[in-house]
Amino acid sequence: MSVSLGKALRSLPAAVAAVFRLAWATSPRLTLTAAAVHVVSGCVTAFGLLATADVFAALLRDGPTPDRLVRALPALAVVVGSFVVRALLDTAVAAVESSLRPRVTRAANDEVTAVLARARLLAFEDADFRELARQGGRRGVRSMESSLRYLADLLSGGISLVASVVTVGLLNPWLVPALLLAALANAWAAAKASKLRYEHFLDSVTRDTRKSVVEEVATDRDFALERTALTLQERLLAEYRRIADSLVGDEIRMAHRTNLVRLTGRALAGVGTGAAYLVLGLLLRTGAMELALAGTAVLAMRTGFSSLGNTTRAVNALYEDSFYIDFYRKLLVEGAARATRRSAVRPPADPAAIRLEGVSFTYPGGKQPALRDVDLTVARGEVVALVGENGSGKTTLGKVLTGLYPATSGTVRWDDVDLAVADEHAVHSSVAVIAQDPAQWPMTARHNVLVGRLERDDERAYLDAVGKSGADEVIASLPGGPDTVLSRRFNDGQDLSGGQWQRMGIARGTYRDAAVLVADEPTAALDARAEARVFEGLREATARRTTILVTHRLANIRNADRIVVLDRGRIVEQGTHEELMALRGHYHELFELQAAAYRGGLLAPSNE
Ligand SMILES: Nc1ncnc2c1ncn2[C@@H]1O[C@H](COP(=O)(O)OP(=O)(O)OP(=O)(O)O)[C@@H](O)[C@H]1O
Repeated sequence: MSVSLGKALRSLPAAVAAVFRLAWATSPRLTLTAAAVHVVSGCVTAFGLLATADVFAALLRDGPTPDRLVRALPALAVVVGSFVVRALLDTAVAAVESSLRPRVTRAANDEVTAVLARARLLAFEDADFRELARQGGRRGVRSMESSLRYLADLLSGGISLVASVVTVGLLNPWLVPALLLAALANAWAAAKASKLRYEHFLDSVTRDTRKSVVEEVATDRDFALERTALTLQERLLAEYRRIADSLVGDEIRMAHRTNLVRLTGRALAGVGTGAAYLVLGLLLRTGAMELALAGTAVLAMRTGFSSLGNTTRAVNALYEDSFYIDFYRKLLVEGAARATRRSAVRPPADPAAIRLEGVSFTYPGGKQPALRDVDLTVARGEVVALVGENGSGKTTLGKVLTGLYPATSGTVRWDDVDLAVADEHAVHSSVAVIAQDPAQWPMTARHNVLVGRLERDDERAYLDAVGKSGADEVIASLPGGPDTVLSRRFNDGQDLSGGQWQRMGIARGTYRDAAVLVADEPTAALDARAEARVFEGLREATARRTTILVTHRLANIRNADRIVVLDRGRIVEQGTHEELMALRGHYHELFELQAAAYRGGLLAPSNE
């Protein structure tokens, strides 16, 4: 992949600005102090260099040695003084930076965490956003931290370089062009190396993602069972190594090319250095410059070259960081655009009707809409069951109805409030979701239920929720009862089975006691006895709530007020069980298939 030098270099100033902005926001005082100390330190270097010229001049003048030494003493004192001041300033720089850097890192981490914590649910369905969060999050923050150090190096190196050039220029202007030639050669090499690195970065970023995905699949606990049972370990390892090898190969090639560029740069810089010494020789020979001043010029040029090296190194390192800082900046912008909406438009806490008109929904990056032109009204207290084949859009519809996903087109209204402009926090406060695969909160069993509504502190409601969901049996079986931590990441933590987690999820959803309840396959992992108990509990709870029930077990929804049948994102039938059976359509077919399976057994020999 080839990019222009301009494009390759453009990310640097923006990254520097981002680091500076954050440092400034964190502590203007420390940022100013750091910058000031660096500037003063550079000036002291220049001052020291000029004083050195005076020392040489005094020492090389005619007269007895003791006299010359005495005459050189004041200038010598200035040189020594400048060293002392420089050492003190270096200590001050270290002190200021060690206070500033952790603060900047914390602020950068805070920004990323806040943006991700506040992002809408749909943002996490977007692969691009997730990748941005991966690259711009942890790595971005790390780059912000390290670039602060490189920025300081760049500042002090740059000032010291300018100081040397100015000193040399003051001694004799003819030396400056030669010094600038060396500087330009170095700058060219740095820019060219940056371009190569940028191209390598663009070229490897997708493979890098693939490598981390394969690494996750090859090492993560979630895949451990199938990885072992499917004997995929060696295959995954081989794939991981294949991608890693190709990345390493590219990296080595890039490093060789960069080294070649650097060598060219150094050769050119060497020409500049040689030219500087040649000019110096000529100046001495023609008597245009005194020996004393030539000594200082050599010192200044050496300081200049070493500052040049430091500055180039800092620019290169900063440049590398700037890729991830760029992701970090984009993550903040994208994250802010996807933040959960706060608005003055308050939805009703318990809507009399939820009305969908011409609603379509397409997932980010999706080619086909998951919902197409859906019209549906759900009245307060109604129990609506969503049925249909896998992928027909049931889960998606549940999320759109409750404002968890925004409709791509069409409107969703709670009474007369359009959810597209309503305060999303307020909408979600009126919703309880019992997910098929509930979150496994890494907290105590009791808190896994109470987190359903933290502001509620109601022991009777807690006991009611764990009782209706069967979570009471789970909790009773735990070694520490309700105080057992449900996470293997803690020493005394405990994991649960799929069905046990599901019971905890149902208890949490019940405890939330929201006006609108979405239960998405709430009992898929439950044993028959637990399922019967949950439906008994749900029947009681749903008497007061608007309920959307997604399920494949059609026997459980015979009593639903309404059954809505979805097929490829469209509503194809709706009515009561009896109405839909009489229709002998889609629902009838699905119901009969299940009934037949129960009657004859799915594995019964076919009559055909
Ligand atoms: N996160 C996602 N990103 C992209 N497409 C998705 C995502 N989730 C679901 N889909 C697609 O949207 C469509 C509807 O999915 P949905 O989960 O709503 O179906 P469902 O009826 O609940 O299925 P199931 O019975 O299997 O749970 C499917 O075609 C699916 O592939």
